[in-house]
Amino acid sequence: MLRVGLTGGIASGKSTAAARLVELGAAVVDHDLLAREVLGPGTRGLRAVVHAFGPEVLDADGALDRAALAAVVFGDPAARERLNAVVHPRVRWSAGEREAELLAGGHHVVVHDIPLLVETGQAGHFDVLVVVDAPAELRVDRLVDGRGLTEEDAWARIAAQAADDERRAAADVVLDGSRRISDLHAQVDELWRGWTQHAPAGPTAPHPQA
Ligand SMILES: CC(C)(COP(=O)(O)OP(=O)(O)OC[C@H]1O[C@@H](n2cnc3c(N)ncnc32)[C@H](O)[C@@H]1O)[C@@H](O)C(=O)NCCC(=O)NCCS
Ligand SMILES: Nc1ncnc2c1ncn2[C@@H]1O[C@H](COP(=O)(O)OP(=O)(O)OP(=O)(O)O)[C@@H](O)[C@H]1O
Repeated sequence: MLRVGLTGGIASGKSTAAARLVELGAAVVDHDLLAREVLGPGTRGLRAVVHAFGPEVLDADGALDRAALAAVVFGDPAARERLNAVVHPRVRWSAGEREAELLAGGHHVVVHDIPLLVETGQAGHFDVLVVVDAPAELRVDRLVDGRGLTEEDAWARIAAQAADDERRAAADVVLDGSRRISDLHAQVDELWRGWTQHAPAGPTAPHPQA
């Protein structure tokens, strides 16, 4: 069994690397997705967020208005701490459950895709820590062009995360997310070969694609 932590600053290419790992046969636990689930309609997490931030962070259907909450928390470290205190323990619990299911299902390589892995003190929790790295200016361009954030909002999210050298210092492996996607795929493929050369990856692992 190999437990891998995968992280990187926003828009570094972390989810792109995770998607490639899935193609190769890894089981991936996506902590961004779990964070959405624990704030889903009718959850205790969502009730706790409304208690902390007021009904202004709900949309007309009573679901979380993500843009409204983002506008509050990325401009205010104390507010962000309050949100993190609601979301992070719930995500950690869900991730533990999900990992147990995957291991029981016969997966040998479980990758946790965690945006705030270093920030939340989880760097020592994995057998291997992989960091996807790309310059902040390039990541801002991706956020503005690809996700419609303003430049100011993009920099605010970057400022809410660990510095790039802090993440690199914690890494066992650094992948370069600043070149072409095919190049990032090639780096992931090589990593995967190293992990699975002598051991099976999981019950349904397909053959790596050329
Ligand atoms: C504030 C929210 C509602 C904004 O939602 P939105 O759809 O705009 O963004 P999304 O969830 O897709 O996150 C995109 C990226 O923003 C960054 N980000 C998200 N939350 C945080 C945070 N608390 N601190 C720093 N960066 C963050 C991450 O790089 C993440 O990959 C949402 O991000 C949220 O609930 N955040 C708190 C949970 C969290 O910390 N998630 C990330 C790790 S589990
Ligand atoms: N090597 C690359 N070259 C060009 N574009 C890339 C590369 N890697 C990722 N991208 C693009 O950059 C954007 C962000 O990539 P991705 O979603 O993988 O980042 P992320 O680190 O998971 O971001 P987040 O922290 O928001 O989850 C996407 O639109 C993706 O297609």
